[in-house]
Amino acid sequence: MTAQQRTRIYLRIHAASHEALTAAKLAMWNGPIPSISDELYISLTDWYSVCHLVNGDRHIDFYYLHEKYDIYSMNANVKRSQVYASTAHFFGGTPSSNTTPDIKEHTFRRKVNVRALNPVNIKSMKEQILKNVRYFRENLVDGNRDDWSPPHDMSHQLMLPDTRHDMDKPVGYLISDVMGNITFSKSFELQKKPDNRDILTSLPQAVAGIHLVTCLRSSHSDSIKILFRNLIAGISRFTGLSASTFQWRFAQENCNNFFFALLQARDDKTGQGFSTDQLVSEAGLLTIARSDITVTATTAIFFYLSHYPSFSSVEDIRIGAQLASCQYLLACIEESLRLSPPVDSTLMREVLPGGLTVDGEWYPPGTDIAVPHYALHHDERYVAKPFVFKPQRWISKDSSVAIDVGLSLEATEERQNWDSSSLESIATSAFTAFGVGRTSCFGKYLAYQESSLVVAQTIWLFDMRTEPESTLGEGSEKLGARRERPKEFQTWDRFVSMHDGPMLQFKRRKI
Ligand code: HEM
Repeated sequence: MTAQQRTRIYLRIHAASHEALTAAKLAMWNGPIPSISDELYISLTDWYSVCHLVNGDRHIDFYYLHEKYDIYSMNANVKRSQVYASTAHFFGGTPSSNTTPDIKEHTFRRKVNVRALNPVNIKSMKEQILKNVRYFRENLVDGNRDDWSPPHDMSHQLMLPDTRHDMDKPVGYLISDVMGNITFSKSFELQKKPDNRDILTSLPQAVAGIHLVTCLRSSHSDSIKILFRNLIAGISRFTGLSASTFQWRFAQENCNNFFFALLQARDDKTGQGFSTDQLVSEAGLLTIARSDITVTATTAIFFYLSHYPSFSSVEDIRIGAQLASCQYLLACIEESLRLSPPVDSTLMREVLPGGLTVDGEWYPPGTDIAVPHYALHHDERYVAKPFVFKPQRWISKDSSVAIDVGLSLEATEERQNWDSSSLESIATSAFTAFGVGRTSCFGKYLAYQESSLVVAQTIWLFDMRTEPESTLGEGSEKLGARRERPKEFQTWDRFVSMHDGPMLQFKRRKI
């Protein structure tokens, strides 16, 4: 049975009356919840989730729970949970396509967005992307020196206490600058100047804070805002930076960027376009707020390529029949996204009127359910040796199982419905890094272009290795239970994944 034949659901019953009791227990006790089984806690209270969110290991917990339970099926009677609406509240109230739970509103926004982000538009922006990638690669090494560069901490989000505060984070700077350029024709210039670099740490921390407090939906968001004001401080930095960029952009002539494309795009059927508020919320979503996901994806590829040395030789990666169509590079991206999905735990969905039956159990309307991506991606029933980086698993002799890089959104949605019993197709059926169905990612094509350009150009020009003394980014027993695998890029579930490292050195190749 493939994953498509099962609803990808993790059940979570919201029982507010039990929260106070559990909260009191947690306040008195500082560790894994004792005596009562995990199952009972999960079914009774939000605090089980909150506890794991604080630890950032909810994705790993889902993985272990899924070893016990088997509760999947497909095309469920659900819509986005109200958790999404609470997120919009923190960003000034206007929802974006990614935060509205309203199906009609979402359908309209998605249609307009998809028109703006189509592959033809993205291809026309390739020079703007390339100029940032060139700057990135030229600054990885010091001039034409032949020896190894100083180490670069590729992502650096200060998840680990011993992480150095003064390291650069080149992938984060690059992706944010690319998104600024192609959205507004204005780079945030993080690669060149330190001024706005703090946003790369403060915004994900704020999103993590929101994610945590929105799990406690019985609490009123305004009181939560006061209680957690430090946690969500990064949002004012983000909204401030966005506001000044919008002011700048509104004062410019129209030019080739997403903002202009969004301004022009119309719903095919109704001819309706975005209002100014909608435009601002969508463009904001596309820039810094979406950059962190692509940063995780790109950093994870660097991690896996540098930790599986047989793939770190440039010759291996570039030359040979497999690479003639760059299938191997795409397979590396796919495999990194599988192992370390940038959205690693759950995207909550609410059961619609009529209820939903899962594995013989009926769940009433209003119940929140979700798919835990990390758990699904590591489930041995769909992926053999799930913790091993093995890009070849995505290269199939069967051409109908080619890697989907988001060229056509319709094709992506269709693909969710095919069925096959080949190993690759079973793994593909369980691949949910970009979500599935009507709210799946429509930035997928752009994400593939960005990540493959950065990685391909870097490994073409440089040899790369992990700094011999560094283990940053790796699993180890010191990080706690279930984080012991050295060859697994460690992520912390903060709605989007957060991470540190890897610490890489580069040396110019003699081409
Ligand atoms: C490897 C990189 C990326 C990954 C893994 C990823 C993953 C996802 C996932 C899992 C969702 C579903 C969210 C949900 O159902 O609530 C999503 C939605 C979305 N993504 Fe991405 N994303 C990536 C890059 C991007 C980029 C570069 C952009 C924009 C330029 C983007 C724009 C969006 C938007 C606007 C949505 C909302 C779609 C909708 O509501 O219809 N993503 N993404």
